[in-house]
Amino acid sequence: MTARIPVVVLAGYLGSGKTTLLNHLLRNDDGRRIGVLVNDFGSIGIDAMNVAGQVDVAMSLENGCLCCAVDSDGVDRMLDRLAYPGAPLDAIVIEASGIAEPRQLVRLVLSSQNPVIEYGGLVEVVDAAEFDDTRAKHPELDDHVRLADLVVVNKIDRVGDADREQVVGAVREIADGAVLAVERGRIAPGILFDDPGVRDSAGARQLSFADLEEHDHDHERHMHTAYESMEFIADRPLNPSAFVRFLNERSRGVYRMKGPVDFGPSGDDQRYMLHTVGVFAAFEKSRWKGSRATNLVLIGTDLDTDDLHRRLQDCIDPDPGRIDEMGMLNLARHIDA
Ligand SMILES: Nc1nc2c(ncn2[C@@H]2O[C@H](COP(=O)(O)OP(=O)(O)OP(=O)(O)O)[C@@H](O)[C@H]2O)c(=O)[nH]1
Repeated sequence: MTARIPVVVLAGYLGSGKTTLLNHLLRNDDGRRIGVLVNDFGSIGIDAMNVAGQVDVAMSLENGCLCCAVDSDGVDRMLDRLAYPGAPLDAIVIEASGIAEPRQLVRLVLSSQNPVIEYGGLVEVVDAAEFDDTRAKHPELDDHVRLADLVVVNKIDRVGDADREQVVGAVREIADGAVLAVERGRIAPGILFDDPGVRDSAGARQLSFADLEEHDHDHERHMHTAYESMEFIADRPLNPSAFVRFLNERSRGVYRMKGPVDFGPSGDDQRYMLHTVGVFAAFEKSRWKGSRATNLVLIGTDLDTDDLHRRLQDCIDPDPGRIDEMGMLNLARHIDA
């Protein structure tokens, strides 16, 4: 089984730093092949040109980038052109224009019939120096921040230490997802995308040395640019009802979760490959190969690892022999055919 291509929606108000962040991702792709869709209502020339600098490099197929200009109705069509079985891409980023409504783009990605993609999350970029003013002028910014799976508080260099605490604190108050404060969009790409190569193994991954180096390095330079990850392993089956409850309670700071889950006889002794981004969860069913265990990787910021561990531990089924039909029915809503 080959894993799907995550599609990340990159949104944020005019000038917040979306293109800068996108360029950072393309420059620091670590061998990931990233396709780009620019969804534009006017500033297409500027965005396309900025991205084009990278695309030239991509065209020599160092990292396989593509750049396409589309309107929002064209997103699905463009996704079909980028993402097809065997497509040479590890991830796709859709950059929304400053005035785009991110909800609409997220809806388009979630409702896409393309079998090769999966929702990769909504990233909302905010300008640290302008956050208070932008909120005052555009109250819907709070909604966008709340909706986002990752909020990037960009241009942190433009505010002093005290204001930095204040603005990051204000964002954290609103945001349910992960929050990173950065300069020039320099987020560690590992929060959004798996390592290249993981797509082919479709298993939970161990963090690579590159990830760890990146983490330490980033942590030294900017306290908040790094993401964290934790692993949860259980060799006893999980109870479906308890696990659905866990998924439904939003876990603050968690951007995504991935890995196989064992529901024992309740799950027909099948392997349920979980992929979540924010509140969106999907399972793909397959047969176990090799040893059977739940092995989840959780990736995000400021993770309360003790709490997450305890809550996941509580999902272990005390009576795995009893078939939990209701739990499996609830879970079925999230299973890809
Ligand atoms: N000081 C500072 N400037 C930044 C930072 N990030 C981006 N900029 C600058 O802010 C301006 C806007 O950045 P863009 O990346 O073009 O912003 P955008 O969100 O793509 O803009 P639109 O496409 O117009 O919505 C550019 O001049 C960037 O160089 C940062 O962290 N610090």
